[in-house]
Amino acid sequence: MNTVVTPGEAMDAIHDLEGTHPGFRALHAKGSLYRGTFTAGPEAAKLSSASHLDGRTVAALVRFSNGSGDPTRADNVPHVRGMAVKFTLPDGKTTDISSQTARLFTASTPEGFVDFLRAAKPGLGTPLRLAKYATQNPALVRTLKVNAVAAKIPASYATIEYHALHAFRWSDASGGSRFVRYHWVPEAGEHFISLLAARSKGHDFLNDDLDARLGEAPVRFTLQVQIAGPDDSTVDPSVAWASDDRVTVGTLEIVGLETEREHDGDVVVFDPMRVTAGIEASDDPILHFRSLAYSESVELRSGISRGPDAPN
Ligand code: HEM
Repeated sequence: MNTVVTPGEAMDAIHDLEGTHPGFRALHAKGSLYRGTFTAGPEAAKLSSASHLDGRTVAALVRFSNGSGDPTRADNVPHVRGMAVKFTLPDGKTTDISSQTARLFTASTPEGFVDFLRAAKPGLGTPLRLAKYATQNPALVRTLKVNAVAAKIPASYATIEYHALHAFRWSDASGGSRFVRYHWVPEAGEHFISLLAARSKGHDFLNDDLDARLGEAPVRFTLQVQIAGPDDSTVDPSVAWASDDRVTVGTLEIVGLETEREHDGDVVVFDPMRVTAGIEASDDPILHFRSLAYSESVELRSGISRGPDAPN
């Protein structure tokens, strides 16, 4: 890949900003795994021949997380939240969708994101560095308004939309193809709480809330794909798409905590580049860079070098 920033430099910038927390993910360090199923609706197979989209119910592993690299970060302060989903395919392999509450990415390139991390490092010079960054990186200013939602505190992990931001090419069995972006839409609707109300909430209230909800009933999200229009960028996750052509392609049903994984050396990695036949990664450089940066993080947190056989 032709890039001037290396995954190692990205990790250094992340550690400089968020601290080093051995054994944890470099970002989205605080999170919990849940189990459930995904069932595609009839529209899915018309758009992609991927085997988890043919209408049968497949197992799903879901991780909700706080975007910070600090595993002790409280839930009741603003931050981006993550929702990563791993689908088990009928042949036993897996494919992933990694999404977050921001509606657009803050940078157009890996270099831009690493520069942003460096500029955001807290200190006396931060406001000046961020102002300089903003003048050189129009993506930050362009995305501020639309991303305001990610700075709000959700009432629950189950009451906010998550967006995968990158474009993927979906190919159907008849040879047709189109680029799509993924959106997870909560069945419960979007609900937020004020900063004042959040103060009286507990440190881990988002996990506590989800566990309480799951004690009562499954939590559901629908998967929507937004189909690219002719002028929509398939390589820049910081640019909104003009297309409002959205199709609901399936339902994720989360039923409870996953207690078996991530013990005794088991390593779970949600990698947006882990696609399957019928789905292809676009040429978005950030999408490709993420896979390399995640491998660095995985090696640091688990000692495992992913190589060609990425852990599931
Ligand atoms: C160049 C840009 C990015 C860099 C350098 C980066 C870096 C990282 C790293 C190092 C991790 C920890 C991985 C692990 O140890 O398994 C992570 C996790 C995560 N990132 Fe990113 N990221 C980037 C862009 C994005 C984007 C665009 C999204 C959303 C669309 C995203 C969503 C997530 C989520 C949801 C997780 C947590 C996954 C889990 O629960 O295991 N990231 N990121």
